[in-house]
Amino acid sequence: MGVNNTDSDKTQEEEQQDLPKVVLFRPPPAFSLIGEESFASNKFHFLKAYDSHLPLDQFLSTHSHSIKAILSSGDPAPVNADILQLLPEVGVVVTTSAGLNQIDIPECRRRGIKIANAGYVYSADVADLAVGLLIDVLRKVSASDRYVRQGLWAAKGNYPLGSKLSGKRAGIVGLGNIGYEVAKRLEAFGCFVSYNSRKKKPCVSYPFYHDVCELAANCDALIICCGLSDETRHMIKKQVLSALGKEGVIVNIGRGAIIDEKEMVRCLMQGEIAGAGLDVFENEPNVPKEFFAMDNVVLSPHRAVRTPESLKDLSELVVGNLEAFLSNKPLLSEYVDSE
Ligand SMILES: O=CC(=O)O
Repeated sequence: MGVNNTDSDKTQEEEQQDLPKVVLFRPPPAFSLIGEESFASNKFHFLKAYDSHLPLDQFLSTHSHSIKAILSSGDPAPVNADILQLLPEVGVVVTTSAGLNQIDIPECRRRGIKIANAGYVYSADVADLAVGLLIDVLRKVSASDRYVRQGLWAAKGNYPLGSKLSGKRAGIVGLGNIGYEVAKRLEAFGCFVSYNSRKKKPCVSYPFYHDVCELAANCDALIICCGLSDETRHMIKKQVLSALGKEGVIVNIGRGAIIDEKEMVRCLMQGEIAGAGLDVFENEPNVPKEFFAMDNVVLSPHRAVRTPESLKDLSELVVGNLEAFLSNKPLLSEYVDSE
């Protein structure tokens, strides 16, 4: 006599197989940092392309009709036209990153695919680190820490003085969520904030510079807070660094390639700018070795967005976005082009 497999007889694994699939091309760093279980849901099932022995295109073709969403976790796994073409049922790309430079946005728009990013969850952490890097560069915190540890205080006397944050002219490049949080913090520290953005923001009274070179010429610290796009790649080039000048410092918590890194190294080596605080680099995790010998440069391994607190908020947002999409509800942090 045959046995009818009713729904209640299904194993948990079989039940999961019936759920809509969300494909992942690489493990999001947040999985190992706060545990994959924080991203679990009974509304969808993660399909991990990186666990398969099949080449990616073959893997995607095999599952193409059950994959409804992509969970992207930034470089180096692009969501491009070739990938999207293999996944006709995908209606949303949810990303664990604040930056969207790994996603072919025009191709998503062309296919009617929605995009949800990390929204505001990282803004405070990134802004805190931007200010931390700036204070460190100006007041030589890391450099004097090294000096004390090496026993040089007792052997050689005092370390050279740093420079005051309050009263500095801070130029924010990119006044989105993160840039705005940086601006608020620096204002509270007594800095004079001005900014450059694609458009002047009606909601703030900070002076606006349409030209980033002009902004650099009128500030002591340039803080790079924008995303990477064709428009912003190497936007901070020789002319901008020269305009920032010998006393100027730069902080980058956006993306490495927004600055022409070779040119920045040259300017730092020749004293054409005074210092840098960098969380992002052009060819991560490789960092130009010239930086290692520079006491006026503070280096951070692309950690600005990551605290356990923000990652917990991220997991709720990611699951919320995917569940909303699968229930035909509005996304919680939909990316809209005019932002
Ligand atoms: O840099 C990190 C991110 O974009 O989330």
